[in-house]
Amino acid sequence: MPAETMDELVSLAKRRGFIFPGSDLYGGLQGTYDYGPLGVELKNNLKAAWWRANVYERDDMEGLDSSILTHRLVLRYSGHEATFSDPLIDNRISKKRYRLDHLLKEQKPGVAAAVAQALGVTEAENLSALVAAIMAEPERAAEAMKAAQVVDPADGAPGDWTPPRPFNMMFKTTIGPVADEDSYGYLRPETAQGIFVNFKNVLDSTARRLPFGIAQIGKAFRNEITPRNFIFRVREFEQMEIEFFVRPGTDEEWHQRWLEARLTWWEAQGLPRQQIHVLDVPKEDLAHYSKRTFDLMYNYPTLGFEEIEGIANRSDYDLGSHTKGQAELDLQARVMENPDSTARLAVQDEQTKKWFVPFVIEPSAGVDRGVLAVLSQAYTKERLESGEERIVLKFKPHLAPIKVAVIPLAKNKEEITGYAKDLKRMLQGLGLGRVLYEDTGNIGKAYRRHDEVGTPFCVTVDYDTIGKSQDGSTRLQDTVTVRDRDTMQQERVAVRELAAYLQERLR
Ligand SMILES: Nc1ncnc2c1ncn2[C@@H]1O[C@H](COP(=O)(O)OP(=O)(O)OP(=O)(O)O)[C@@H](O)[C@H]1O
Repeated sequence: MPAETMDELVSLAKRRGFIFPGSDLYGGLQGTYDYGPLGVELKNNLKAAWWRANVYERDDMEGLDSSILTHRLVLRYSGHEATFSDPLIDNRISKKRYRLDHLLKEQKPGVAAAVAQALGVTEAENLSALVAAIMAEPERAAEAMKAAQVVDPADGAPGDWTPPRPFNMMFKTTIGPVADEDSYGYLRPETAQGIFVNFKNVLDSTARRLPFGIAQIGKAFRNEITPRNFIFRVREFEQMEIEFFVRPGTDEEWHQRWLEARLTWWEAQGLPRQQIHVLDVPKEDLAHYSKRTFDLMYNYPTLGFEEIEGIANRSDYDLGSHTKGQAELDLQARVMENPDSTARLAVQDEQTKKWFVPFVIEPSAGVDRGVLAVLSQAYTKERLESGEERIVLKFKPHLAPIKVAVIPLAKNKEEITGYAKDLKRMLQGLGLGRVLYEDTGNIGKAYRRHDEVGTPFCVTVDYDTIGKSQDGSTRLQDTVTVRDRDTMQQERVAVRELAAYLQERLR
């Protein structure tokens, strides 16, 4: 059974070194988190699994790592300068700021409906329609919100609300030694734009033909108005994005194929299908570039079903926005006129010789939301026969931060510790991932600790291993005890068979 509350996860994550609040020593920096010794392994393993499945195991993909600092024109023509904003509202009394839709969601039943009624919105339960109506008449809406007694979640008292306004979420920064009007750029708010502006570079350097995709994993930055829910909504996060380029007309079929592929992949990371709802995003909620979007909503503890990945059919909007010669390309999407681009982002039809702009299918997943989901799904509380409670993280083996712990039964006996250290080195050389030499505390405590961090196997080196069994025999020489995390069963395995034994089970 997965974790029941977010608090359980936050506490385990900190206690065992998965995730710490960012800049903790100085009181924390809101919306940032640091991945500790085990968190970095888990996150790297998740990213490696994604890269393996989406780049190495397919024949129609290439990888990319584009820069985080981004030219302002990239984010102007992508539409981010004009539209990448959330509605922000202030309470004059408490001086607290909120994202308008989050604020409305947190009100008691009937409150949002009263605001809707005052503004003439008929579908009161349609939050996006209500937000759109509020943003269209911010002054009147502020009055309506005061009249409806919209409360401040911080203190539960009715607020004195300012007219809401759009707040651009991009981090702007100066680039170079002179901080003048023209020397600014942005930290990218998504990795996708780096892919679009490299479309021609990749095409020319790899001789790819449609359909093909470009995959990228990397940091993205968004100045979220209210970062919250642990690593679910943060200001600095990582994305795993694919931009898959297809011929117009085949886009709907590819969209479905990617939906299936992505659900299958999440399942292979340990998230059962029934824990993920596919939301076919209603037309009125679609982003301006989207023809259709499926949101994969994972059932997070405390939060319920929330987005872990979006899979959008972005039409020819992106390449169409960044291409030169837009007028000759018969674009289907509505784009901003672009006199600055220096390259034609189009392909030529082999038969008709006509140039056209590919459509894009974009599966865009959050690494941090993925880590949170995998952690939550793996979290298991068990009652043992002894009555004791055991917490165990039942990660899929390929995701486990530590694959094997090698434990010497006696830590002051050179023969045993030396044997265990050699064994650790041998196992580390197999390329399974992290293998840990562990000689802290007694064996029972070591097992418990490794259960709690999800180590699939503990290997114990004892007197039998070094040929000094109590009964005087050397029958068990060069064998070790292997303990399985999930079953807690222990098995005696010959050291010469250990590599194959573990490789088979950790695959
Ligand atoms: N602030 C954030 N913190 C952590 N992950 C994020 C954040 N914003 C987006 N992501 C991740 O990036 C993915 C793709 O980004 P996208 O722009 O589609 O998100 P979004 O629709 O803006 O998310 P939301 O509606 O939750 O703000 C999301 O599915 C999510 O996994």
